[in-house]
Amino acid sequence: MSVPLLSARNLHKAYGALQVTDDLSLEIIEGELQAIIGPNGAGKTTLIAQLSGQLRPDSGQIAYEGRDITRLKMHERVRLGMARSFQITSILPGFTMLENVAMAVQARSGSSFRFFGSAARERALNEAAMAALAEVGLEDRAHRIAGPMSHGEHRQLEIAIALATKPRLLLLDEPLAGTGGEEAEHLVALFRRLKSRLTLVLIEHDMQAVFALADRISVLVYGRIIASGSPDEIRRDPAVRAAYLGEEVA
Ligand SMILES: Nc1ncnc2c1ncn2[C@@H]1O[C@H](COP(=O)(O)OP(=O)(O)OP(=O)(O)O)[C@@H](O)[C@H]1O
Repeated sequence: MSVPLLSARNLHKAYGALQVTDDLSLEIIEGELQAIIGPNGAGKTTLIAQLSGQLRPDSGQIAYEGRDITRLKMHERVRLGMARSFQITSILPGFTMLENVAMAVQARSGSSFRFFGSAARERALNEAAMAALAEVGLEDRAHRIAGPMSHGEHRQLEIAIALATKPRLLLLDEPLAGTGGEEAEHLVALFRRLKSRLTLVLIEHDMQAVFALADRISVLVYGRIIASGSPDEIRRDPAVRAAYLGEEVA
């Protein structure tokens, strides 16, 4: 069997007495969209933070293409092709959409543009930023100030920021939170497009979107994965229904 793009083995993370990640193992296969669902406080954001390098696990290993990356910092993982969008907005409201993407790319990828002189660096950053804005459908608003844009546009901008680092693997933490109607539909269509060329990990409470998009769903409860399978398998799983989904998705 081929090596998973990303794998976690026996991860543990506690906040004081609270075990938030409890002997958790999972595999992300290249090309799939794997959703991670679970009740509030199950440890989904904490898991993404460990996978992306924002948070160090207490024990356990994380591997990318079979290489141990447990001790790599976030920007080092970005350079390997991993990117994360944030649940809490990280946008600078006084700057344009383009400046937001360009600055975030520079900050998140560390010194990956260091080989360029300053003018060429700025051009390379702007090109990467503009391409990412085009991909999420914000090209025409690139020079608008980010602050007054809508919540849905901020969400698109955050995804553009992650895409501008040219990832192979994109970790999305509740990208639909606070959106609805057309905005949400727009984002779901974007994830469908991204799915054809990227590996995606999606944390999301919107079950309609999750079941429409996911190739595989893992269910996290109290820091443990209690089930992992196709949307149909998860929908039918009695343990999942008892612990989380109830009858609503059935
Ligand atoms: N820095 C922290 N210090 C102490 N406790 C924390 C910290 N961060 C998270 N927790 C706690 O860890 C648990 C898991 O939080 P986490 O945000 O990972 O859950 P989640 O599944 O993403 O929840 P939600 O769906 O509500 O976003 C929660 O009980 C939370 O209160």
